[in-house]
Amino acid sequence: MGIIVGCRRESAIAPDRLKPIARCLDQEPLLSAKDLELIRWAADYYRCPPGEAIFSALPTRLRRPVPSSQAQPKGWRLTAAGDACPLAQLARAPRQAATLTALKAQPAGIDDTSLRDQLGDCSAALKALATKGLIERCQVSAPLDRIGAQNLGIPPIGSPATSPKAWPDISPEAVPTTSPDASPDGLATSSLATNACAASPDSPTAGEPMLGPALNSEQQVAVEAVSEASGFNCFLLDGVTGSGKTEVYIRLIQRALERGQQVLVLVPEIGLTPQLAERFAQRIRAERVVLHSGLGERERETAWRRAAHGQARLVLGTRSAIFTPLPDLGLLIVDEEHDVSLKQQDGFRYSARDLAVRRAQISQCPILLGSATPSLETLRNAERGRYQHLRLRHRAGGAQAPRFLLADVRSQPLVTGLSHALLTRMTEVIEAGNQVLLFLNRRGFSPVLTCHDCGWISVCQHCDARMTLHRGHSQLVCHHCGDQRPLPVQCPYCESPDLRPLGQGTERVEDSLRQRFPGIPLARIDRDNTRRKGELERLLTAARDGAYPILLGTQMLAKGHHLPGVTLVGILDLDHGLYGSDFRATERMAQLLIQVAGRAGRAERPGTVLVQTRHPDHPLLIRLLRQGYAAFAAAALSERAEAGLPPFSFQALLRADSRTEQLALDFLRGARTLALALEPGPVEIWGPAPASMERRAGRFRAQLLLQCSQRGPLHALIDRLLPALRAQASNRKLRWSIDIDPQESL
Ligand SMILES: Nc1ncnc2c1ncn2[C@@H]1O[C@H](COP(=O)(O)OP(=O)(O)OP(=O)(O)O)[C@@H](O)[C@H]1O
Ligand SMILES: [Zn+2]
Repeated sequence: MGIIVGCRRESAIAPDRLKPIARCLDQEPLLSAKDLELIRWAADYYRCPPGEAIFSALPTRLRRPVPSSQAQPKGWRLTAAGDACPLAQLARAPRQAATLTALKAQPAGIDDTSLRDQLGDCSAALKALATKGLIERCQVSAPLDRIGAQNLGIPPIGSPATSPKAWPDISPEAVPTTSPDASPDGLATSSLATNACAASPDSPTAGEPMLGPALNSEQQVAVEAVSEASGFNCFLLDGVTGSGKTEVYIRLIQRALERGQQVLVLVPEIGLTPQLAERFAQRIRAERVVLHSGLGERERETAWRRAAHGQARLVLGTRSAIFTPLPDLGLLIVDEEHDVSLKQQDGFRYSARDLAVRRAQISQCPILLGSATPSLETLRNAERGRYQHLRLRHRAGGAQAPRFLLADVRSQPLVTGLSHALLTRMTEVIEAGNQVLLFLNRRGFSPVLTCHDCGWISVCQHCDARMTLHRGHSQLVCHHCGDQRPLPVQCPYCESPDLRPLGQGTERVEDSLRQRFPGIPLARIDRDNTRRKGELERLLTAARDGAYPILLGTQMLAKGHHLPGVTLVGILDLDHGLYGSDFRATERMAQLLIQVAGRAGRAERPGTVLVQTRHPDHPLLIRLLRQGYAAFAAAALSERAEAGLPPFSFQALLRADSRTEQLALDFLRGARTLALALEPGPVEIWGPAPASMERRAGRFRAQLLLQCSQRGPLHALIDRLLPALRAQASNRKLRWSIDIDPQESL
């Protein structure tokens, strides 16, 4: 299967190497010219082959030829190819006929899902067809007339209520509202919607405002600033945890929808979608869809198509939703914009946040990046005046900022990692009927198993890492390569039966808490026990309703959740973040700490955050806790400026891995030599050096860092370097890739 992106009458490629187009799979282009522009830009910027980039922008089902009976082995998908494209015209000509025939035929018998969807929601379908210039008035009204209103659930176009507007500027308002399925704003709440987030049939009528809490003045300023923006404008919504950023999003979404625009909201993790989707559902009536990897393939395709056809007006999704075609896109929102999960870490290594900014530019619409802990990149952009900095300095609704306590745990007795100070406070909070949230970013029972007699430790055979003991499954698991081994009954080295877990993960802390607080309901929330579909949602809802006095979890529990009953947050261990090898380690640590802490005291009861540490005098920690994230970030930025690190420079990381250390290093040494020969100018070349985890899944990993204070020379060098490397790296035992604007160097 291939993708048609353009046409030429002549080609430099030998005719026998050119493949004929056997069949065109799509009746209309899947992507608009703007969608294609974004994907091609991304492919170009992140150095991903354009074909791979386009495929990864499509739902999985559309990446395959249609598996129906009439499917032929080969076919082509059509993307926007521009009007000048003769192929597109060819493809369109039969399409018009096909569509019209289909419209004349019985809707249920149509095999094409998109068309069926369109028929289910004719107002949007007609609009979509008309805006694409694929149909004219006379051509459509006739067959529609003949099908009759009843069959399609909408009145015929020619009925008296229809304004006699000429195609193609038929707007949804032109469709009469007598139909049970069409709402006054023309955004049909189609019964065909399969996505969990489709507007419920009993939603109140669209158009009238729904009541929320009145906005406070800071929120008001933010809402006004963004809604007054015309054309492309980037805003940073820098609001402390619980300051009501979500409320600002909702108001802006409502306004955009009222203007007839579509809105795209990106969040870093699936776990954040249910809560946000629910808040949107309570306040926003237009059809909404959710797009994330947890959906079934068919569900995903349906949601994607509804967005692409303009039926879904609000799309909430994770990273890859950035590529969803949205013909009427008028606003983009990226929540938790600092989150590293917005960057794809393999294959097509794009940053969904950065692409969102680019997309807003292409669509000439505003974009809002929201966070309580903005990334240093974004803060720098705000500092330079490229982004408008909007601040929410106070918690909304009279909630107070949480109070921080540092617990020095050096030489203190710890009960499975919990200090006496923490346990005492927990008891008080639970007795007062409030909730405690304990944060430990390590799942499993213990991070390592050791032999008490000979000192053997459970290392992974394939990685430079230890295997984590998972008691639930009686296994040792490597969190890096996924290797699993049954729990040994004796030491594999000296055969001693005295094997002991060392350190604690969430399973072990859970055990200990159940003993310490018998009969008190406790929810552990981490990746291991939320694998079942819907489980995370269930736990979070129950947690929010106060069902569990004790909540224990990893970062899944840390971000974005509104848990009004939590008055104490205990942070068990974040010390490694103070001394991580990546230059972003402290930034990540600070963000995580502030986000977790932000779960405390979000309602009327004030919150306390107790941070256990072995480094109570660490200046970063002190600044962060005493002066807050903004002060921390300002200091971190000036350190970065001094060291010439991002955001004061731009980086690209050339990674290589192979079965032997030599091969990867040799390749990168060669790359370095090549780069130097290409006159890198101001671009600095660092390495090659082994990755900080040198061996992973049996492969040796090394990297070469390219860095420059300006983007231009860096990218110019990469442009010259990559073709040379491709020509050279014919060795199939070696894998290599380039990561533009890398976020992690592990
Ligand atoms: N103007 C307001 N007046 C009263 N309550 C408000 C107002 N705005 C928001 N709230 C409430 O404050 C609480 C916190 O708001 P919200 O969850 O939107 O904060 P947030 O900034 O998105 O938080 P976080 O970054 O921690 O996820 C919610 O219960 C919300 O309904
Ligand atoms: Zn491993």
